[in-house]
Amino acid sequence: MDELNWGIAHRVLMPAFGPLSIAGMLDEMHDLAGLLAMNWARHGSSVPIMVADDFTRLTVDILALWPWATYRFNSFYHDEILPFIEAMGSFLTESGSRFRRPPFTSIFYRDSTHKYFEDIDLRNPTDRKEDLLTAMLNGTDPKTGRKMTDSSIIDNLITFLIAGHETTSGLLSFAFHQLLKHPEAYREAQEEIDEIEHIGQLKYIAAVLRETLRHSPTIAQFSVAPIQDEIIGGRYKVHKDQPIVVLLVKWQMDTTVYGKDADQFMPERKLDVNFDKLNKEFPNSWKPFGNGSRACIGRPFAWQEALLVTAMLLQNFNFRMDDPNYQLHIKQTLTIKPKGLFMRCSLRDAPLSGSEPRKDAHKAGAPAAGAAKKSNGKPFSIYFGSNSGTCQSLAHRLAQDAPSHGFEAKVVDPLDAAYGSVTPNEPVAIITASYEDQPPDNVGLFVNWITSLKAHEMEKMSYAVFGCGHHDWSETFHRIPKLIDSMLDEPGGTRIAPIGLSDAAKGEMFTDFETWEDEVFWPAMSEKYSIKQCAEAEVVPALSVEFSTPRTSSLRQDVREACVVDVKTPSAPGQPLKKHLEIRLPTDMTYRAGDYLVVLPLNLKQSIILSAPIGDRRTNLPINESLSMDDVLGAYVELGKACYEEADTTIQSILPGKETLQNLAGNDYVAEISTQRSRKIELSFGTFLTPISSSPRWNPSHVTLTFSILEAPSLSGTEHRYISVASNFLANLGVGDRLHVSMLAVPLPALLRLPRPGCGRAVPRRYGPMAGDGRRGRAARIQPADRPPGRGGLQVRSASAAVGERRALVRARRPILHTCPLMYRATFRRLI
Ligand code: HEM
Ligand SMILES: Cc1cc2nc3c(=O)[nH]c(=O)nc-3n(C[C@H](O)[C@H](O)[C@H](O)COP(=O)(O)O)c2cc1C
Repeated sequence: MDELNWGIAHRVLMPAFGPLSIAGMLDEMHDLAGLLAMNWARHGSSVPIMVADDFTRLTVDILALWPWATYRFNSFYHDEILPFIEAMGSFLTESGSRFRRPPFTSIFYRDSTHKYFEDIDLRNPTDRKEDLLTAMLNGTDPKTGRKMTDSSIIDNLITFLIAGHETTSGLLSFAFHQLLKHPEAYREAQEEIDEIEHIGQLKYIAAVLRETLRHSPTIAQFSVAPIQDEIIGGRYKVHKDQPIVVLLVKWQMDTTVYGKDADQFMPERKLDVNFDKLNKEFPNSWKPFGNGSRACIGRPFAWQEALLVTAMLLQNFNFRMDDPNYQLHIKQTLTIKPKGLFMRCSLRDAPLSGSEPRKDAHKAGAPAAGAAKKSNGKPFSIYFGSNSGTCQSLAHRLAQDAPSHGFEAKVVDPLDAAYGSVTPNEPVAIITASYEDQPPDNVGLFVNWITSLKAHEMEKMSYAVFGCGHHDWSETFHRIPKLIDSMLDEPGGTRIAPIGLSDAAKGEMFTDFETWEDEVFWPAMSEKYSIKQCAEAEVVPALSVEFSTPRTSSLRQDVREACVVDVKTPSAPGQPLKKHLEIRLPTDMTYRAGDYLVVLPLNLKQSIILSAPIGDRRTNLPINESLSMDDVLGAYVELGKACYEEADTTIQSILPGKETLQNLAGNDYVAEISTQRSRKIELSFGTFLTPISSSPRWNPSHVTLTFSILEAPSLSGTEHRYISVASNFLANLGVGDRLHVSMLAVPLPALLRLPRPGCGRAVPRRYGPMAGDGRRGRAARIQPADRPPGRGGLQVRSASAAVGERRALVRARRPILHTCPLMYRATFRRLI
């Protein structure tokens, strides 16, 4: 933009960026930030937040609320980023590329050029009546008395929209990344919000934002030009008007200004006094908003917005990194943003600011969406600290075992989710590792918090700790679990049970954990809370199933199920076919002469909604969604096996006994137990849906399956019909038929735990009556299909032979992963 037009535009726009105008926008900014907070609160801690995307939605919405504008983007009412914003994103990238391309090469970039102009066309989204554009059209420059030209208006509008949202959303995204990586700074920032009353008092958060902009200036470079020939620093000659690019990322990391630790994130150096001092000593050392008269006109707007949003979010939520191992990657358009950064949030105690206190307000670490709805046991919380997954998996194991001890895990969350508040009077189990003397990545905040607690502050907390470590780190062996165990004791916490510890070097972590669970933790919990442990036979269903009738609820017609009780064919042979049906109506439906009976031609498929106890990983079926029964049984559930761990108990009760089972386990690791045709097994539909699978390894590329068709008298007609459909599918397979199968790698040693002499338990309860050779095994999952199996698929041999045999397969409860963390991790990821 030339100097004259820039000057006119600058002066026309200036009043809108004055302090009064910006302050007047505080309420609207607050409302919109409230929408974002509501949105995050609604999704809860189970849904990862796409940090940069959500902040972009917010900053776009805020920008569009400029006092002159009447248009609301309402980005949070759309799942996808709005086309306008997407267009702006690709426009930005293309602008950057066009700038870098050599002149006269646009012919080679026709597609990009076409898209570039299409994106520009999208810039003015709807029928605004009075907005920023109108103001630019009518505004007059007080100095020259001139109006802005059309091309200047277009340039400014685009600059304004781009400069006004990308930058601030980038700043917010980087700031949250820094806070999550620096627990002390996070705590300090959150404490400040809890203490102050007005946004102007947010000194520390302001320092966080300044230091963020030093590390990650969202406009990473700008250019300046000398107004006369110059020699810079006594060494570099530059001519008048020669553009010089200021690379802010380097510029702001100058060690002469910031010292040897210039690359460290230290908000303290940007606290008001230090910041002023720095600006006096090195006036150009911090330039994220540009330079001179061309510097950012929107700085006060951005500053108010960023302060407000950061404060509101930290006030209402606890945050943690979705992937504690996330390494910062940059996405660059004209601005920079963190790429692939996800975080999770849970509401803090306080009601959402700007909203009424909610009756169902979650506490920190409240149950994730998808958690089991029913609560039968005494609630308790499980937190883990884990970088490579072992402690996380132990935490889920504990949750899974809880119901059979009369407890129910409300949450299974990283320990940082408990930062700042632990639900009083409810037991807490903590399972954590140590890394180089430090807490795992998702524990830093918590440890930092408890170090600051004073006497009696934890009086209402009861806890137990289990620690994983490795004796190679001899100096710091189990340091973090031990530290947490003793530190919670100091401010008055009650230790429910002595700490349990395991050494990864010995490779017995799951066994150590189970021993601690069975012999220390659960007995102590039962005693403290006077809760009786469930009898052996009382098993917890893997899934509960609710049958739903979507058509009844979605049609405004009372659709019910009637039954055909008689069919007659009154037509004589050779005449057109006639049918006479007698239909029995549902009991509370009556028919009078003249009534009109609506018959819907197709029976809609039965639907079900599955829910699972929290932390229970025995199923990978979609939870808490209405699913068509056909989809579930035809496309999601493995066929061939209808019983799993809960059914083990039932099967064992009708079989000769453990000893025989172990004998049967014999040389192969799959125990096949013949049941008689007449045996009936009580089996819930939820149990049926929990998959098992098995594959004797007689040949690496083939597998034989022996399966049973279980008769389950406890099931309703519909359930039974579906089970039969599922089972019969496999039963009716013939040579040449095709199946959908997939492979799940399971670490075999995990499956094959046999009772070891002198281990204290006759049969380790997890591993069931299996035998094996300790090599790696695979489990096949089989689903109906009309396509040939892909590479690595399984071939089913002589399945029909199995029909008459009616056998049940009994396998280990589920893959137990007690091998090295790395192997575990690879496997675990594939299993869930
Ligand atoms: C953290 C947030 C922001 C940062 C880091 C930032 C940074 C910058 C920088 C470095 C420039 C100068 C570019 C150059 O010299 O080439 C600039 C210019 C500009 N910014 Fe910002 N900006 C931010 C937020 C905003 C906001 C919220 C608005 C509008 C509401 C805005 C509107 C503008 C405009 C219109 C210009 C051009 C100014 C002119 O040429 O007179 N910026 N910004
Ligand atoms: C880089 C590294 C550092 C470790 N530092 C320690 C340590 O200081 N003290 C300790 O007891 N164990 C240490 N360990 C062992 C881990 O704590 C142990 O493997 C633990 O089971 C990991 O749990 P996780 O899989 O839940 O993260 C370290 C392991 C690694 C890979």
